Amino acid sequence: MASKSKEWGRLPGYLLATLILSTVVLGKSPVEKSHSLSLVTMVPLLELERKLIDNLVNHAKALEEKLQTVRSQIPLMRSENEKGKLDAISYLSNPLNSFSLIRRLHQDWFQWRKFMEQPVGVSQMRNIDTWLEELPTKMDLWEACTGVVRIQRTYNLDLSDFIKGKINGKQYNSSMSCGDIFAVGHHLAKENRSAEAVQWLQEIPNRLQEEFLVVPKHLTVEEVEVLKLLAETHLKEEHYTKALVLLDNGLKIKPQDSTFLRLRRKTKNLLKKQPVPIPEKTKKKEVPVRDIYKLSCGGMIKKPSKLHCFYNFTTTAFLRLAPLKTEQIGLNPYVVLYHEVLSAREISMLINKAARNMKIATTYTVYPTKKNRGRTAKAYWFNKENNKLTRRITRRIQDMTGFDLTDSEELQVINYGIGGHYLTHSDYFNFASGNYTRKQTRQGAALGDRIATVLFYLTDVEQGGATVFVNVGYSIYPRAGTAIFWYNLNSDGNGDPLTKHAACPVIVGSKWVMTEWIRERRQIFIRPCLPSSKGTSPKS
Ligand SMILES: O=C(O)CCC(=O)C(=O)O
Ligand SMILES: [Fe+2]
Repeated sequence: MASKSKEWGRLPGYLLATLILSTVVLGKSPVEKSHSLSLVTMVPLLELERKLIDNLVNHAKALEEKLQTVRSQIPLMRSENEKGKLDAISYLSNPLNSFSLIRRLHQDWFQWRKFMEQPVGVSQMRNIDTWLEELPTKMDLWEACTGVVRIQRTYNLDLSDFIKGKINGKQYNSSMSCGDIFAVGHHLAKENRSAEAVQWLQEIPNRLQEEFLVVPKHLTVEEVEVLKLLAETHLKEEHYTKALVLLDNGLKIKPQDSTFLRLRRKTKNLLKKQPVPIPEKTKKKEVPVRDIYKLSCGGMIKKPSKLHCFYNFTTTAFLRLAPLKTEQIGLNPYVVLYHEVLSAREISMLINKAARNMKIATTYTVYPTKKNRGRTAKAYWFNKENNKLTRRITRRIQDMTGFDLTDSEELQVINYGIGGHYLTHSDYFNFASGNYTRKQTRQGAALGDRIATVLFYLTDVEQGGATVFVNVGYSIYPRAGTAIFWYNLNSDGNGDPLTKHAACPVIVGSKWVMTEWIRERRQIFIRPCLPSSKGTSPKS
């Protein structure tokens, strides 16, 4: 959290002077598929699951009806049959009884056979078929697994606690089932991340027995499947003795299973070739990645001190009436946090409009290949001049920055998905650097580079989701209504590598932000290029 020790006097905040709000006309356009990249686009999935449950209820009703018919008829049939049990001839001597027996056996039991044959649930099955399109895809599951793993890895969360829903010391009312854990373990094994796969998969066996009591057979993970995958991943990790134990356990359940038999032979051979086994503990490969991104997101990098808060009265004339509550985050690079720059109403209007139109957020430098997303979020672009709300926000950005926004980019509203993040990047292009090869460069270059960024936070995030400046250790935690501002370019016009930043994975919460990237060309007289000077505050 931005330092709490910094305080303001009693002057009114910026929002007190903002103008009366106008309504935004909400448009509708199809929402792009791919669920797990934005929590908001997952909301319909909850609805869908509700429909599926109702459908299952109808199936249960149909089953109950059928069962009820059978149950109600059995006593009647049995009592008729038992009438002839003591003295069969006497019973059959009554023609009504003997006739009825013949007829029943000739006709009724064929009807019962037909009745048994009739499937229950055909219409419910058809319903499911019509909803298949809306169900999450393999890719969605892949992304969700990646997100969960990212959260656990980035923050070094204790895996067993995490599975039980205890996150950073807080117990949530949720936990992972064996099916959930197996899906993540399987995903990691497929991705050749066997050390991590082992960690996840070995959490399953102890939990399975308990789960067998409550989860129906067709939904539980089969013990043999877990043993097989765990043995395979141990083998990849060269944990031969562990693999052998698992394979033997598997063979106790399925003695003829060809995979178990083959893997066992292979393991035995490998063990023979390794006469002096290296103690498995000493060759442990799983070393936490100590990259700067992880350290920053985990809050392990020292923050700068000796900063203060102040009221900005000067960037534009309007600020004399409505100064901005400004908190310095750092001086080199210069980053400030503005408090109370968006109202709750404005935020909800922005989110409502964006939520209906989200598209996968791409980056200029990283193409969104299916399995390599440096950015896992969905976005919506607002035309700055489109309506009163966006025009008002644009004026506010002018007040915050002193810049001319005429040619600057549209406002981009972003929502992050499961473990959603944005890896370390810089917002500037450095068009002139020669490394820049994108097609749109010519048009983009005409507007100039991204001289500065304003990043609005539209929501608080319960855990995770900080914006971190990885080279200088600034961490800014999202708080609804605040915004950070920084210059991407040094005064000589070159990109400032100290502004490299990342969005840490969201752990718990739905993170919404809005960015405004300000282009350079229009600022030629506002912030002229100078040979070299850094760390100056907005035009004052
Ligand atoms: O969401 C964040 O915290 C940062 C977003 C960002 O850096 C970007 O959109 O360029
Ligand atoms: Fe950025």
